[in-house]
Order: sequence, then C-alpha cells, then structure tokens
Amino acid sequence: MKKESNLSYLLYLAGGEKVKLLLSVILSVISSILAFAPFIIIYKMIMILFEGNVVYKEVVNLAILATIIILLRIVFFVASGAFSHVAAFNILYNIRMKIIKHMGNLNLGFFTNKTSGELKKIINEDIEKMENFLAHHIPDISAAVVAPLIMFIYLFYLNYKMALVLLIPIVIGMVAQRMMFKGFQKRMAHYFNLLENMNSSIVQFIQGISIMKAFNVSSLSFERYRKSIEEYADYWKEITNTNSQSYSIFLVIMDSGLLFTIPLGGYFYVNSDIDLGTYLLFIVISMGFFNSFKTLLELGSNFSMIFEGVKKVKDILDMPKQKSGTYLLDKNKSYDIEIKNVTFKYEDKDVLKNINTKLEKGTINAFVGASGAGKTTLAQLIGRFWDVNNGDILIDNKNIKDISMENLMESVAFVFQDIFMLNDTIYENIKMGNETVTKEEVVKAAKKAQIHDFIITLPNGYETKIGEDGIKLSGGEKQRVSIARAILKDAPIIIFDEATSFSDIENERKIQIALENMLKGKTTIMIAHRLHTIKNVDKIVVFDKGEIKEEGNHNKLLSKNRLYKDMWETYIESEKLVIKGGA
Ligand SMILES: Nc1ncnc2c1ncn2[C@@H]1O[C@H](COP(=O)(O)OP(=O)(O)OP(=O)(O)O)[C@@H](O)[C@H]1O
Repeated sequence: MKKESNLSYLLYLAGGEKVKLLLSVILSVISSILAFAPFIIIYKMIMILFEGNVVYKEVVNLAILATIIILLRIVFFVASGAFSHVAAFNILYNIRMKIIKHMGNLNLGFFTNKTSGELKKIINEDIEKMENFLAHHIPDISAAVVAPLIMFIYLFYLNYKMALVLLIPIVIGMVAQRMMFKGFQKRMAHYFNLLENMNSSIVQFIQGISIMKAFNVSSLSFERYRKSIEEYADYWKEITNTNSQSYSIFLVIMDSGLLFTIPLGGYFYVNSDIDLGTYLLFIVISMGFFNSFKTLLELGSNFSMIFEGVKKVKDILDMPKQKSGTYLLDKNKSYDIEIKNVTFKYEDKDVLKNINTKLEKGTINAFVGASGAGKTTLAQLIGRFWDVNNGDILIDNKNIKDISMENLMESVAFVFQDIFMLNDTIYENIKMGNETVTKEEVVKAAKKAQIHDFIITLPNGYETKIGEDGIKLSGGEKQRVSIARAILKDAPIIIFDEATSFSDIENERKIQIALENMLKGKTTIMIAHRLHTIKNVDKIVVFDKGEIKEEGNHNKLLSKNRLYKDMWETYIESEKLVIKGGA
C-alpha cells in the first residue's frame, strides 16, 4: 500500500476532527512565520545603526514590536498544540472504538488466528504512534514547509542570488537523505518482522519457563529468544553502518548553512552585488532557516513507522463484516445438522474437500481421524467461526448464513480443550455474562457438571476468585466448569472437544457423568481423541486428510474392516502399552 493512501486513510479516520487539525496547522504556520520576524527586526535595527543617525524612539519601538511578536508567537504555538492534541486524542479514541466495534462483527476465526499480543499491540502501540503524528508532526511539517517558503519568497525578492545560496545545503541534505532512506520501506517491513519475532519469543520464553525448566530444556527456548534479540541488534548495526556516513553528512550540512552564506555572501558584497545590511540579514536568517528544513527531513524517517500502524488498522477495518441472517432457532427444540458439499480452505491451504454428512437431531456424533484431518475446522464452521468456501451447512433445513448470528451463538455451545477463564469468581465463570439465570440454576448446572462438591470445599464457595489473583484450577476442574457453563447455556447443539488426556481416573469418571448430563436430548459433536469414549455414540464420522472416509456406529465400522478398524486396533495397542508402561 502506498504512503499517500495511508495518509489519506488516516485523515479519513480523523473524520470531523479534521477541522481542529486544520486550525492547528494554520496557527502553527503563523507561529513559525512569526519566528522569522525578530530576524527582520534585527536587520532593521542594524540598518538604522549603519545609517548613523540613530533615532532612539525608533529603536525602542522595534524592540517593543519584537517582544510583542515573540509573545504572539508563543500564544499561537500553544493554541496550535492545544487544537492538535485535542484532535489527536479524539481521533485515537474514535479509531480504538471503531476497531473494537468492527472486531465484534468479524468471523470468530479471526481471533483464533491473531494472538491477543498482536491485537493488543495494534490497539495500544500502533494507534498510539498516530498520536505523535497527528498532535506533533502534522503542525510541525506544515510549519516547516510553509514558513520557510514564505520567507524564501521574501528573501528572493530582496536578493535572488543570496536566496539561491540558502538552497545549497538543502539540496545536499536532501540528496544525503535520499541515500540514507533508499529501500527504507522494505527495511521498515523487515524491522517490524524482527520486532514481532522478538516480542513473541519473549512472551513464549516467559510463558514457557516453567515447562522448559521441568523438561530441563530452558536453553532451547532461551536460544530462540537470544537469536531474535541478536537478529534485531544485527539489523540496527547494519543500518548504522550503511547509514552513518550519509547521516553525518546530512547533519553537518544542515547545521552549517553559514558555510555557504558567509563566503559567497562576502564575495557578492566585495563585488558590490549586495550591501552590508543584506549580507548581515542573510547571515542571521540562515541560522533559523535551516532548522525548519532539518525538522522536515528528520520527520520523514518516522513516517514509515506510523504508516505501518495505519496499514494494520486498515487491514482489520477492511475485513468484511460477517453478515447475519434473521431466522431464529428455538432453543428448546432439537435440530438436525446437514453438511452438504462443504469445501473450505484457510487462505491457501485446502482443509476440507466436499464434505457431506447428516447429524440427526438429539444424537451423539463423534468426529475421529488423525491430527490435522479437519475435525475441529468442520465443527467450527457450524458455529460460523469461518464461512465455507463452497457448499452449505443447514440447521433445521436453514442455511446457517440465514440464521441470526446472535441466535446461532446461543444455539451452539462449544466446550473446547483450551478453556478461557475470567479473572472473577467461580460463580461468574459459570454464569459467563448470562444475566437471566438465578443462583439456583448455577448451582444445579454445577451439580450436573460434577463440580459443585469441589466448589463448596473452597474458602468462599461460589464466591471464590479464580485466575490471576485467585486460586488455580486443575485441567479437569476447568473442563467441568466449562461443562457447567454449557449446561447452563442449554443450547440445542453441543460441540465438545475431548481433552487428549485426563488428569486421573476419578476425574475421567466425573467428566463422563457430566457429559451424560449435558448431552441428553442435544445434537452433539464430539471431537474425539480416545476411541474408547465413543464406543456407544450414535454415529462415528471418520476423517482422513480433509475428507470423510466412512461413517456409522462402532460395530458397523469395525465390521467394515477399513480405516476405523485400523485406528481402533492401533488405539487398543497403544492403550496396552500405556497400561504396561504405567504398571
Ligand atoms: N486458523 C488456522 N489457520 C490456518 N490453518 C489452520 C488453522 N486451524 C487449523 N489449520 C490447519 O488446518 C488443518 C486442519 O486442522 P484441524 O484443527 O481442523 O484438524 P483436527 O483434525 O481437528 O486436528 P486435531 O485432532 O489435532 O485437533 C491442519 O493442517 C491445521 O494446521
């Protein structure tokens, strides 16, 4: 994406705040034009002194005028800053609200693909960088362009040769800067990759510290962390090496306007091309004149960073909103789920190919197959985490795209392995924002989920806090809390991702009871990893590399003597090994 379109996108996001930004720009330009006025007043004073007949009052008046102008300049400067800051903070607020609102309308799958760290970085840091641009850079740049331009026209009119001399360091500075920023966009993208890599390896290192220590492989994770920091440091070293010469030339040249003004001006003066007063004026002016250009050229280097953030915001806001239908399912009924010719891919990776199956109302269906075969993906498509590329998913003979999104979410309960816990009480964790349920209903759900007896042993019972500043729950306890949530939700369709391991036999038994309570009368999909848990289900759907290879109940599939039978035999063998190993 081009820089200009990022800038215009940012201005588009600014909305009504553009008026304040414009006011800030105008005030900033006036303020910086006023900055040149004292130089001209000094010039006038010098001219009076040179002319010989000093009129005391005239000098005093000029001094008063200079003071007033300086004060006015301060007022304009402060007012410009006030407008730009108010505008910037309002714009940041609006962008943050817009992005959060938009995220609420995206496919749920968006959140499984983006880490919370990535999103936090965009919402906090990338948007924060825009504050700098809006509150400081826009007024500074306008002032740095307009004020010297006006001043230059005045100086050109006074003496065009000397005015052209003023341009020499600017031209050299621009060439040095061009050299410095050659391929800068590309390097900036590389810089962001390195930064993201470093951030994620730090998070991984910290999060994984305990596991790494337990396996005595801390050095592996540390190695990745060290490598990412090293790459980052190497990048900066390389940038410094390649840029240091041109950057030094740039700084020295921009700071040495006098290098050209004094000798060339002296030459013109000796040749009577200019008078002494004009010569002195150019010497004085050249000091302030270059500062604004330096600001301008230096600011250029920050743009890529800011626009990279704008691009990320744009990428999110450009993502199509998920369209919701209007049809409403009745939560108290039971529904068939029909999957017709469904094909799906994540970006370029084909995951599901022409899937057809029907899950009858009120039945328990197990999805089995090798890891990566597409079981979870198909289950998530039913909850519209993503939308299918081809084919249809029907509930109650209605395409899920025609069902109200909110109603679909109410009608499908997911119990994943990776269970999200609020930093709140157990009570709130079971309730999960459902304001219509009573305390009795929460307790009833907890009892059915086999977690009530555990909760009442806690110091504050249902009011015990869990999470960061509370108690920690075991994997099995978390799963039972999550089952209690699903029981309370009482959705007609349940998608249950079976844990790959259970902490102990007692917990496994409790989960089995909890499941029986949860699944009564529901249309259920179990993503199963341990085949003995699904021996009695109504239908087993066998996945292989994104395709359904066979389906039927356990006995029927065993008698077919195909893929499921192989899987079953391998499973029994592996269980025997576990038992032997454990004995
Ligand atoms: N969000 C995603 N983005 C891109 N590819 C994905 C995403 N989620 C899964 N995949 C890929 O799609 C394929 C199917 O994954 P899926 O999770 O559906 O398999 P699965 O059968 O449920 O596996 P498992 O039993 O290990 O959970 C895998 O190759 C996986 O790498």
